[in-house]
Amino acid sequence: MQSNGYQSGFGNEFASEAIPGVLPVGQNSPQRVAHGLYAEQLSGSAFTAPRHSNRRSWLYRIRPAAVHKPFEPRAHATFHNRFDEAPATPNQLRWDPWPMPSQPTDFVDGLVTLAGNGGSAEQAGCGIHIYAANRSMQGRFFYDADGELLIVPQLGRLHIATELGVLEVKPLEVAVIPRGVRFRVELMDAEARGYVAENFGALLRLPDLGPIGANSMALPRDFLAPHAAYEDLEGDFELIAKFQGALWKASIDHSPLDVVAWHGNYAPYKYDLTHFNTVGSISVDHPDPSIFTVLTSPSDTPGTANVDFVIFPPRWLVAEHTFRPPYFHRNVASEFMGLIEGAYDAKAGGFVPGGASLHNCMSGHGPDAASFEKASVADVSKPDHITGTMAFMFETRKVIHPTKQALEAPQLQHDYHQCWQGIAKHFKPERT
Ligand SMILES: O=C(O)Cc1cc(O)ccc1O
Ligand SMILES: [Fe+2]
Repeated sequence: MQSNGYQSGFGNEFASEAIPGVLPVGQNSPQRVAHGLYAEQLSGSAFTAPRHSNRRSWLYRIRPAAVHKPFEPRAHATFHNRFDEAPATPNQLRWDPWPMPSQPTDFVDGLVTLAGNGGSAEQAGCGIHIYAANRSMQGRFFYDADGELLIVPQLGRLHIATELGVLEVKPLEVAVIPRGVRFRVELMDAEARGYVAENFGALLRLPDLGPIGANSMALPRDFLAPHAAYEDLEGDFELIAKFQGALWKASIDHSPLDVVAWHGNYAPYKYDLTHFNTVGSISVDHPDPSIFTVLTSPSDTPGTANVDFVIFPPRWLVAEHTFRPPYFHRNVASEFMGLIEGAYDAKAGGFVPGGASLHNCMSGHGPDAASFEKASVADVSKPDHITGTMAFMFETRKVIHPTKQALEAPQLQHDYHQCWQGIAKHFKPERT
């Protein structure tokens, strides 16, 4: 399936036809759809959700999604939502990059759950996963009924063929696959690795801008949805579903990526993180990282996100007589971080691309000793240009539980706490 460009705008009412004239006019479900297609609605919000948050699309397809054999459980050794296998820890945690697979492994098989909270049954929280793959999904399609998937590539480009068309993403871009949308991930390079947030809660949306005004941060028009693209394929295929924390499989005798035209506002999308318009302090002090929120899944408590996706892109630091890197802090929210490229300004070493860190509710963290010493004597009469870097954070209101496999993995850095042990006592009561 070829990518044929994109439609722009966050959550827009899109309309796209791979064959002109398929979309019905003035109605959604005509008695007979053009070319013998079937009409099918895909609802991503309650039928009665308020209009501003109501998300659904109408798909015009070769066969309805109902046509497949029964599902049966399918094992997956590393991808799940069991967040209660190990006690949640207040320790600061950090991992080396996940290794690339030695056996042929596709996107679904290459998923490893590192952490998470909540679950699909409670419709809140998120799963946090890594994928590491070295081959395309072949004869196999996947959908996640538990949540939408925010895919953050760190290595290698992905060609994501979905029911609604193709998204191609590379590191420094992200893709969101809505809950329920069937897709196949093809690798465009020999290997691919990245992070996935599986959002069980309210759909990701753009944060409010408040006093910032009508612009800045992530601009709605930079979010791109695919055009309709379909394949008319028959064969012996497998449909894998993630449902209530576990995988299921069904045989299907055709490609489910058979949507010839669609319209609506429930669609996959991608976003280029380098388009993010950073806003920061032009006087003093280091602002809270909420100014770097790309997407947020709100909870029922105003201003308290189920999960925020926050990035730390290249930018200028100009704050005067200020400690410029991230401050020391403790947070009621829990912070999982990853690094796409470069170095992070709070860590002189040890946090590397493809790696991860977790600082849970009220666990003290901040710059390591080396970063503190450097920044506390740096010349802050001149701007600093932070370049060639892209870190990100999945920040959640609920404690993030690392999985057993993440705690037992050789990638876990047992000496992570050492990065703060060299923090010197500088206190001298007689000094001003
Ligand atoms: O812990 C971190 O590195 C993330 C972070 C960055 C920042 O600029 C301010 C607060 C914060 O939690
Ligand atoms: Fe933090």
